[in-house]
Order: sequence, then structure tokens, then C-alpha cells
Amino acid sequence: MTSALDPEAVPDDGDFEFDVVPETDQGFENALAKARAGDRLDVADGIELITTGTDVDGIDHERKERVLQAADERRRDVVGEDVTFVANLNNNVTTACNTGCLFCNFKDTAHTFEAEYDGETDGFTKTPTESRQVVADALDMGIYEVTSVSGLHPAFALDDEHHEMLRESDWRETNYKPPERYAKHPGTYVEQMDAMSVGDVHLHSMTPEEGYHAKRGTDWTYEDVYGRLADAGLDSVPGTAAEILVDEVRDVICPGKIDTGEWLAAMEAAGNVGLDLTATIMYGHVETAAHRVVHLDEVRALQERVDGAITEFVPLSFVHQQTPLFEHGVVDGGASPAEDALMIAVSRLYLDNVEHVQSSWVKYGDERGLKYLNCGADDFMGTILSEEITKRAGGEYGEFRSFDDYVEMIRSIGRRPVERSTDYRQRRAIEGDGPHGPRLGPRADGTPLLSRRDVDGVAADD
Ligand SMILES: C[S@@+](CC[C@H](N)C(=O)[O-])C[C@H]1O[C@@H](n2cnc3c(N)ncnc32)[C@H](O)[C@@H]1O
Ligand SMILES: Nc1c(NC[C@H](O)[C@H](O)[C@H](O)CO)[nH]c(=O)[nH]c1=O
Ligand SMILES: N[C@@H](Cc1ccc(O)cc1)C(=O)O
Ligand code: SF4
Repeated sequence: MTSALDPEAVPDDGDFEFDVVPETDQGFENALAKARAGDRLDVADGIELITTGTDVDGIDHERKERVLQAADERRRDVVGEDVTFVANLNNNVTTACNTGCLFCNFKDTAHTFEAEYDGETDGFTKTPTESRQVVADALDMGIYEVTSVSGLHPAFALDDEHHEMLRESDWRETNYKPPERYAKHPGTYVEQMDAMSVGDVHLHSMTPEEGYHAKRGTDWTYEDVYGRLADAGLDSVPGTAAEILVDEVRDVICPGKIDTGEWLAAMEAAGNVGLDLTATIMYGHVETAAHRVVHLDEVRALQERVDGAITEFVPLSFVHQQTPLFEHGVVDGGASPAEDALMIAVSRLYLDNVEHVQSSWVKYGDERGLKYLNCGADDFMGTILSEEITKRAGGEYGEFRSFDDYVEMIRSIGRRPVERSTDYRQRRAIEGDGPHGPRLGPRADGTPLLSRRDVDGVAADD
């Protein structure tokens, strides 16, 4: 039988001389048989599955469907038919960042925030008091969790002791400037954690990159830093900044960022001090299919070391439109829908020790986001209420989903909508007719988030 091949779907991996390339001595059929039997996959197996076979050029649609089906069956065996989501808020504290990642358009050069800069900045910085107010309003609306990730503002330090140490440091090494230089500054990380811990809200914050920023110029360990953050109210850590966990790719897309070993060390330390973790991959730019699988291998090994602390894996498809990588012609687009589906499916099959795989409507939109719940994913993200990272990169799928949106979408594919806590330990199946609203948050009483926003006179975002 001849297969329909889609050359457009092949990762554009011809432009870089990478060492990690999709070549294996495994065959596609063997790899698929191992996946279906529930055997632990190795990197060669993963490469065969994610490419639909290194013996064919491009993606073979018939083989792809078999990989997606195997992942869907695995998902059913592991977590059943429920589709979960969380009532949450994104609160980004600052866009000031000089790290210069070439896939990112969230950042604004930090000097545009300085008091003496005579121009406008496109960015924003929230003081701890302002952050607290944003979280308090959302908590009243019924959220369970606040997710907070930010730029690496030069005046952001862990606490006052860290500020004192950084004042003595060489700024060329630490990228430190004192808070007085800025028209407005974010306070310390500890102050922000404390401010955002309103009531019993779950605080999901401090990526490994931010953890590194909070210890720069000191000989503190990541355990010290995450321990102090946990004391200030941090509950769990977002595993972004992972991008692709292979240094030859990081050297191209984010040379200013921590390397793979540092990212893993920060995550392991956060796990050691008792924090839950999530893990991500940001794919669809310059990397090869082999890099994606090596990344999954790193995450699976990390999950063993942290004894299951990773609650979910989140594939983040690169949004290319308004990014330096695209504008400078380094890439000519992001992942194709076929690559997205295979990324989700192979994540499910490879990560046999991570229970949940998220399908992100911010990245895929509703239609494809729902489709990927039928090829390995079981979680459909959260309400978020506000979104800056993807929007600034040119993403077009909005900033908010209501409970009624979720219920309608999830039922339309014949599955059961379930409100969850961040750690998935609390779950509430949503039954009956709407209007529906959150019930797990500390102040949630079932009132729809959206109507509470309307009542409060805050416009819905989409
Ligand atoms: C914008 S950073 C904010 C937190 C912190 N500065 C850091 O890098 O960890 C959070 C994550 O957003 C993701 N991201 C940024 N730009 C993106 C884009 N254009 N498409 C997809 N994901 C993107 C990356 O995975 C990045 O690690
Ligand atoms: N909380 C989650 C988000 N939030 C959206 C982010 O602001 C951002 O758009 C982005 O995802 C970074 O690449 N997005 C998710 O995909 N999953 C989440 O759990
Ligand atoms: N970094 C993204 C995406 C993300 C966050 C937390 C996660 O656990 C997973 C993904 C955000 O700001 O929300
Ligand atoms: S991804 Fe994070 S560290 Fe990199 S430029 Fe964007 S905000 Fe800064």
C-alpha cells in the first residue's frame, strides 16, 4: 500500500549541523509494537514513532494514525475518560528581561524601565501590592491557582540579603542593577510570593530560570532558594524554561539561558524541598525530531529522581509570528498539526511515569486542542483570565475560557469535564446544565468566573 506523505510536515532540520539527528537502527513496526505492549521505550523507539519511521521521508499518515491510536489507548488505561482543567489566573509580574531568547517576544529590554530613560516602555512591572490586588480579585472570582512567570528584571533578587550581596557584585556577571534605578520595581521574589499568597490560593511560580536569577552571584544551593520561596508561600514550580533540553539547541535559540544541567538541577532541588513540579517542552523551531525525544528521555529520568513530583507534562508549540527567530529568517514557521499530534502522542507513550499530558488551547486553539485529547492528552489547561506570552508572539487563541466553554467543549467529544486542583488530587466532576463555575478554589461557590467579572465591571478578554 502506498502512503500519503506530507513533506510540509517534516521538521525543518536541514539548516543546522546538529549532532543529535533522527537516525536509528530500530524499525517503526517494532517500536509501535513495544509501545502497544506497554514496554518502556528508548530514544530510538521514540524517534521511530515521532517521525512515523526513519525509513520514510516526511510523515506517513497511516502510520501516524496508528501512533495516535496507541497513545489514546494508553491514556484511557492510565487516566480513563475524564478531561480535567483548573480555575486559574496568569499573573506575570514584569516583562523586563535581558536574557534575549530568540523565540520570545514577551520580554522588553530592561533599560527602557529605568527612571532616566526618556522614552516609553512597552512593558510592565507590578509591585508586590499590585500583584496582591490582581490575585485577590481573581480569588474572589473563584480561582484555585495563580501561575506567575516573569522576565528576569535586573533588580529582582531573592530577598534583602540577596540585594546586599548583589550590590557588591560585578554587574557584568550578575546583570544586577539596584532597585533605585527603576521608575518602578518588582520588590523581591520573597515579597512577591508573600503578596501573591492571598488566602489559601495555590501559588505556581519560579521557573528554573527564575530560580537561577534568585541565586545569582551567591553560593546558595537551589534547595536554599526554593526552600525560602516555599516558606514565603510558593506551592509548586512551573517547568518552563525547559525549551529543548539539549545544549546544542539551546545554544541557538536561547544562548543566554541556563543550560540543560542547570535546569535539571533546579527542578531536582525544588522536588527535594517538597514542591510539586510540572515539565514542558517548547518545540517546533530549529530542533530535530531526535531532540524532542532526547528531551522526553531527560524528563522521564528526572521524574524518577524526584520520585514522581512532576504532575503533568505540557507540550508548548512554538508560536513564531512575532519572534526574532522568524523575523530573522532562522525559521519559516512552527510545527505542523501532524507534528503537534505526534508530539502529544509520543509524550504520552514515552513518559510512562508522568500521569497527565496537557493539551494547551493557548497554543492549539479549541478545535485542535480538543482533537489532541483523543491522541494522548487528558488535561485541557485552565481558565487563565489573562495571557501575555503567546499573545505578544502573535498567538490568536485568546486569554480566557469559562467553565461553560469547557463543559460544552469537553462534552462535545463525549468525555466528562472535571475541575481539578493544581496537583490533581482534588477533582470534581461537573454534572448537569449550566451555568457552571468553580467550586474547588478557597473562595469558589459555583458562580461562573465570567459573570463575576461582568458584575465587577471587568471586561472579558475574548
Ligand atoms: C516567557 S518565559 C517567562 C519565565 C522566565 N522568563 C523563563 O524563561 O523561565 C516562559 C516560557 O514561555 C515559553 N515561550 C516564550 N515564547 C514563546 C513562543 N513564542 N512560543 C511558545 N512558547 C513560548 C517558553 O517555553 C518560556 O520558557
Ligand atoms: N498556565 C498555562 C499556560 N499559560 C499561558 C502562558 O502565559 C503562556 O502562554 C505559555 O503557555 C508559555 O509558553 N499555558 C499553557 O500552555 N499551559 C498552562 O498550564
Ligand atoms: N510558562 C507558561 C506555561 C506554563 C505554565 C505552567 C505550567 O505548569 C505549564 C506551562 C505560563 O506562564 O503559564
Ligand atoms: S523566555 Fe524568559 S528568559 Fe527568555 S527572554 Fe523571554 S522572558 Fe526572558
